[in-house]
Amino acid sequence: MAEKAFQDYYPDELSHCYGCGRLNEHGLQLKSYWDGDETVAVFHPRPYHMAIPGVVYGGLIASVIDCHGTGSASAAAYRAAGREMGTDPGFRFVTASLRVDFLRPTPLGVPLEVRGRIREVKERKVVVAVTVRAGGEECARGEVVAVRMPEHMMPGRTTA
Ligand SMILES: CCCCCCCCCC(=O)SCCNC(=O)CCNC(=O)[C@H](O)C(C)(C)COP(=O)(O)OP(=O)(O)OC[C@H]1O[C@@H](n2cnc3c(N)ncnc32)[C@H](O)[C@@H]1OP(=O)(O)O
Repeated sequence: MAEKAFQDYYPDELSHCYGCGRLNEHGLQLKSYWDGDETVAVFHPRPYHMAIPGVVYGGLIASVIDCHGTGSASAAAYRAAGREMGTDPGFRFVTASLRVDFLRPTPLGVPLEVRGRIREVKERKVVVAVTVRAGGEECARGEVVAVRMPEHMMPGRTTA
């Protein structure tokens, strides 16, 4: 059986994210996995994910860093707790901070390898450093500060 991606453990009501929701037919549906102590996702930009001809749009790159970071944060929290992903209570994370540095133009037409390193795991916060490579060259890097999703952000909750 194929390995499940981190995002495939998210419950249905939290699976509509534009970047990683498996139920968002218009979204990127990013899939992230463990690779030893690192996390990895491969994303194939479409021709319309363009900034200028031949170059990937920076906002798309920011999106994959964002969702790889929050997915990695969830996986890291489970691993730190010695629990399997998908077990309750869930570790759900949202983005508090997203930093992206664009190091060189990212070429369109080749897959992007997105790698995360877990920098810090605290009770309510995980920090993930992320790199994006195209054709073996590092084109962008960033950092995601992910914080446990507050109760009031859960779908169906209307009060803080
Ligand atoms: C399974 C779930 C899947 C859901 C789909 C995937 C999500 C995809 C990613 C997204 O797009 S999420 C949507 C974009 N993000 C948001 O809408 C979040 C909006 N912001 C908030 O709701 C609050 O600001 C937030 C919950 C993130 C933090 O508020 P808190 O009041 O919980 O934070 P608090 O002040 O207690 O700080 C907790 C820790 O986070 C740190 N922190 C908070 N905001 C920060 C910030 N902006 N930059 C850096 N660090 C920050 C803060 O310093 C502290 O670190 P320490 O514990 O080390 O002291």
